[in-house]
Amino acid sequence: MTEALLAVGGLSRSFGGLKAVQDVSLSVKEGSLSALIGPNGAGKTTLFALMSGFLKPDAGTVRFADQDITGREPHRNALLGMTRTFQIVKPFAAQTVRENIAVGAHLHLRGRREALAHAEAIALRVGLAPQLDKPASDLTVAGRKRLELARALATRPRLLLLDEVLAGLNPQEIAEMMPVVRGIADSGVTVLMIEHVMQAVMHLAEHVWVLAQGQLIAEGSPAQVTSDDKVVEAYLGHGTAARLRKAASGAVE
Ligand SMILES: Nc1ncnc2c1ncn2[C@@H]1O[C@H](COP(=O)(O)OP(=O)(O)OP(=O)(O)O)[C@@H](O)[C@H]1O
Repeated sequence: MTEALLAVGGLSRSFGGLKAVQDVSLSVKEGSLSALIGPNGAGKTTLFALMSGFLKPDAGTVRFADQDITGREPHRNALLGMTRTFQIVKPFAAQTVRENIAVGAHLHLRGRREALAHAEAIALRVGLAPQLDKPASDLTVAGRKRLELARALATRPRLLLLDEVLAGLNPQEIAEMMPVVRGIADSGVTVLMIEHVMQAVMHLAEHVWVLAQGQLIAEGSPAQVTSDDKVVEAYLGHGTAARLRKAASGAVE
């Protein structure tokens, strides 16, 4: 059986009276590509922040790569191999794409030349090679999303937490980005993605967790969770759920 690379147990966090994450337990298998879905405000980003050390939990534990990392700072977790991306992408606008990616590479590489060379290799993986020497401010939204992915990849993660890398992209850009995410997972990086684009969840994820009002309400394969009544009520709605099931079964409308 494949070992869990990340395991959280009984994780909770409140903001004042708001229970943003309540008693969440889940484990992410090494080598898997899985998804965390749920309505706006469900607690998904808060859960990522608790996993990666950007927030401290009120209760519960986080284990990563066989170590208890509960409450440990993000940069120490990154050194251990856990890196997250952010929903709002903020590159260093005046610097080139290459220099931006090298920022991530500096986690493990001291030398500037080495980091810049590593940046070039990463750019190839995410389709940014033609833009390497352009300022990051020249990138489109889709390009910035790729850059965010590249900066995270440059830290050489074992686990990549992707926070809505497809948000704000048009259907064609989504279709172009999906193989990039798949390619990252195929290269051996474990991926957990927060995603609202259900088409991507259905095509990419082997396992899905569903969060609503801070609590896990379902988990399973994409087909299982999209036919779960609780998920349909809390998140998808009947129309979307029916369309997803139809698409998954290959039926022609
Ligand atoms: N730093 C904070 N201080 C106070 N409340 C917060 C803070 N961060 C998140 N919240 C609240 O916690 C709840 C969960 O927010 P979170 O961003 O984790 O949800 P989400 O599932 O990621 O939503 P979305 O899909 O819209 O990104 C929301 O009600 C949010 O307003």
